[in-house]
Amino acid sequence: MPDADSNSAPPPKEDDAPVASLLSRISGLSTNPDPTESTSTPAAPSGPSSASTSRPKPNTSNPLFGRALAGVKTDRPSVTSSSPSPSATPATATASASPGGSGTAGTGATESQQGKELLGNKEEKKEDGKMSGFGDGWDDTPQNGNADATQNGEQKTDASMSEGGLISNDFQVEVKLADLQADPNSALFSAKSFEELNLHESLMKGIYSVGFKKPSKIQTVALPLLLSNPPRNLIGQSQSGTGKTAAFTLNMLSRVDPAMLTPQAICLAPSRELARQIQEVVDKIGQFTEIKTHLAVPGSWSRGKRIDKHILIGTPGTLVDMLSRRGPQAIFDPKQIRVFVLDEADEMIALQGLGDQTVRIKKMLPPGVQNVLFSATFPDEVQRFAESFAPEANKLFLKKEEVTVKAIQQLYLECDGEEMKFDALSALYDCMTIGQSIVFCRTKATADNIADRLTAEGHSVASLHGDKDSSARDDILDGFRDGKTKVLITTNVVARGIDIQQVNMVVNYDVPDLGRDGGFAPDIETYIHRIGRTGRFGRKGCSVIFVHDDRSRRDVEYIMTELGKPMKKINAMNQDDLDELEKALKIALKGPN
Ligand SMILES: Nc1ncnc2c1ncn2[C@@H]1O[C@H](COP(=O)(O)OP(=O)(O)OP(=O)(O)O)[C@@H](O)[C@H]1O
Repeated sequence: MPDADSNSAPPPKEDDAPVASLLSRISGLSTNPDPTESTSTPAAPSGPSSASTSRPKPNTSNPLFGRALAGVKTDRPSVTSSSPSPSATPATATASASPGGSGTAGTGATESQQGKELLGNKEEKKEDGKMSGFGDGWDDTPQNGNADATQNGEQKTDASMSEGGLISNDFQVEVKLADLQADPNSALFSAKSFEELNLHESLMKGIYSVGFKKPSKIQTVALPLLLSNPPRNLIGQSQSGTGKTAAFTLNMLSRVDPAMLTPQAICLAPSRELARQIQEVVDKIGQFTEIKTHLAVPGSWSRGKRIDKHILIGTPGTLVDMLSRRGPQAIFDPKQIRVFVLDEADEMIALQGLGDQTVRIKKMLPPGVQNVLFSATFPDEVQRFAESFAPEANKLFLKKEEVTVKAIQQLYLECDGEEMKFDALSALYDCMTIGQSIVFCRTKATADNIADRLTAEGHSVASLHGDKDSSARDDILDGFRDGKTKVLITTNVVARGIDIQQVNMVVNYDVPDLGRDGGFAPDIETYIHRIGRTGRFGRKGCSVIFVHDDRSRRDVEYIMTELGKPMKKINAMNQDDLDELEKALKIALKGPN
């Protein structure tokens, strides 16, 4: 089993010194009169794109420069959540949840056709979201929570709690996860204890070893449905960062027979990075069982070598390759598969992308397999296809207004042209490195370009995208996960599923779009997943999307309307707005003053 635990990412190994020095420089200052000061002690280069050269003078003519962090304080007030996340009941179960339900899983002969019809009209979505005033997007009330709690429910994020994956750097706040888990309107609401979920003793040990005390709402509701017999399909939607992985992991671990040395469960994810992360979670929660996992990604298997592990976790292309070997060449016997999990299911069945492969794999599995589909997003048309993919499923869908995580402060930054976007990003660097940040770009070229330019300015960043080779991708993400790199410039390759709890800021450098096939219309689902890389399991987060022309302005308005959630507009050229940005970032990153 791998050593790393994605649920308990170790504290940043980088010296705390640069952070401490940054914090002491900005502590108590309301402004930074010297725009060059904030760049005078750059963080030690550590990322793959880091520079050790002295930092050239940046563009100080931009009003954003040197402003973003002035006035951020180092004091960490005690924060109690009094206004939890929005109602997030995943209880729109439209099928009976009775254990006696029939557990048939059809092969969906017309799936492919249906999917094409259903998925082709994404940009025709109705704008039916309601927007209230901008003030609604500026709820200063802290929404904290995290993954460990003391006996009396009090919770503290401090360095000594790093085992639970908690932030262990210099800007932690006290929080009360217990409050969130006691609130029926929170996505983390816990109606039951893990003890009441009838899990095997060895899995209970695994759960406690990763620091979970109580199940989240999706875990509480989905686990009894998943574990009931005969097995029944399940389609589950829950907000990003609410613990879907553990839900399907516990189901897989409960359903495979350790005595049978052959794959009995397959879990597919859209990226190598996510597959690796899921494997780590399964290995960690399953560490007190005899169950073993195999990562099914390119290069991880050899012809003629049968796999004797119980659970396969991988990407669809590799599974298709594996399953195409039959007879004496077979890598494993698909007839032994009992559980088929699709994480990020809406993406996995989207026929423009991975859906063809996913459907091909499903058709090679026995008809009685339990299909389990999870995602934070299920657009209407994909929902219908999911229902035919997993017939007679128990269904847990969110209402539209519940889909985004309220604890994520969403802002948009109005820039005067494309070039100002880069200056704004550069100015935000100090802010981005208080915790950790992910910057999403539309293309690999943009990601490389801005990573190079930030590096040339002396900033320490890493860039990650699909053109890098596998081991480089692994190293870059591991370095970011370990806190060695604080800013990751990337594409959609890590937009979904990646769980790094200390990420407290997401920058949408480019508005996510549906690409050429989708007429470059804004991609709401990708936006939701991108910003969901922060605000994990009750933590705070902040997202900033850049707008620089009429088109991006329209796109962001569309996203706001669709989500029914306003974002505060910040004008990069307006000093007052910049002050507000500082304030928003302070609130999002540090708690209220
Ligand atoms: N019951 C729990 N108690 C405490 N922490 C938990 C619990 N369940 C999950 N977590 C933690 O919450 C974080 C988010 O979980 P996870 O990655 O499964 O979210 P997700 O719902 O799959 O998100 P996404 O939609 O982004 O894929 C992880 O760090 C995980 O360890």
